[in-house]
Amino acid sequence: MRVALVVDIVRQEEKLLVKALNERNVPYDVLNVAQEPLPFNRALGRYDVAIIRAVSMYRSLYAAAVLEGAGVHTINSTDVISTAGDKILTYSKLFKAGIQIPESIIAMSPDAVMKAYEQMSFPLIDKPPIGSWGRMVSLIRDILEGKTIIEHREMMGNSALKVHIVQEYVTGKNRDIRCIVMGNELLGCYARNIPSNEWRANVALGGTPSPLEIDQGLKEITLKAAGIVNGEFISIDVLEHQSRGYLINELNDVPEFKGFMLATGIDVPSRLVDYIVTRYS
Ligand SMILES: Nc1ncnc2c1ncn2[C@@H]1O[C@H](COP(=O)(O)OP(=O)(O)OP(=O)(O)O)[C@@H](O)[C@H]1O
Repeated sequence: MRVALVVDIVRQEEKLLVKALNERNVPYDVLNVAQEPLPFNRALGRYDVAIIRAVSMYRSLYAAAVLEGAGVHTINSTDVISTAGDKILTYSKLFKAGIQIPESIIAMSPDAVMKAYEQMSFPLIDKPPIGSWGRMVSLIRDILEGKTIIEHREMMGNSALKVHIVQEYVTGKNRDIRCIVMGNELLGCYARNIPSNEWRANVALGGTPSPLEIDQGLKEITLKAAGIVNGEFISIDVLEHQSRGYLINELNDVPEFKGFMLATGIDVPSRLVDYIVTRYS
């Protein structure tokens, strides 16, 4: 078998994937789409599997599309990336399937956002449908802060960033939970604890990873959420609501796993390469 590892930058995680491929003697090529063009060419069919790891959602999406065109199995697929890469499209599928999400109102103009703020009481969260690492995810305490956010978002060049997900502020245990599902298996979960000078748990913003015991409810909701979008290797961001319990905040189709490995001790790249070899060679 031959594997393509699609990247746009090589982070620690991609280095660990390369190491795991080498250790198992799996032939592979690193395709850096930030440097090399991708032709629609049947020759790409020499790869059995492509692991899609570009940080940019659009690079991941389009690289997967070109490779799928040549008959390559991509992890994840274009379908998964296009859904998980957009929080509104993700919520649509989860909500339809009866999976709990934070209460959310979608608003697509400044007037509509003002109405959405009125309908959702303060403090509330406002975030765009695309983005990562907590960027532009805003905690809004009153209408004045809300007006500032609306103004700033109207200045954005990308139309998707002018769309607002107005959402209930889910507070509970000062943490969020991140889980990884591989195939039909829940690989593990860990907690990301919110630092004292933040309200978000992103590791990039100072959130600290710690181990977490997985109960039946967490296992069920994460496997169900991954199954709904057909995620093959996907990370799931879970919030804990004081009365409603676990809510799915979002799905990530290019899972980061540094913090996960630190907190759980699970060797994600080795498990992924084993999974690919067992399933696709
Ligand atoms: N409705 C909410 N209630 C409480 N906290 C929230 C809510 N939405 C987001 N957060 C906090 O903000 C963080 C970033 O939000 P979110 O995961 O939606 O954005 P992101 O930019 O896609 O982040 P990531 O790169 O971690 O996937 C979450 O991990 C969580 O700690």
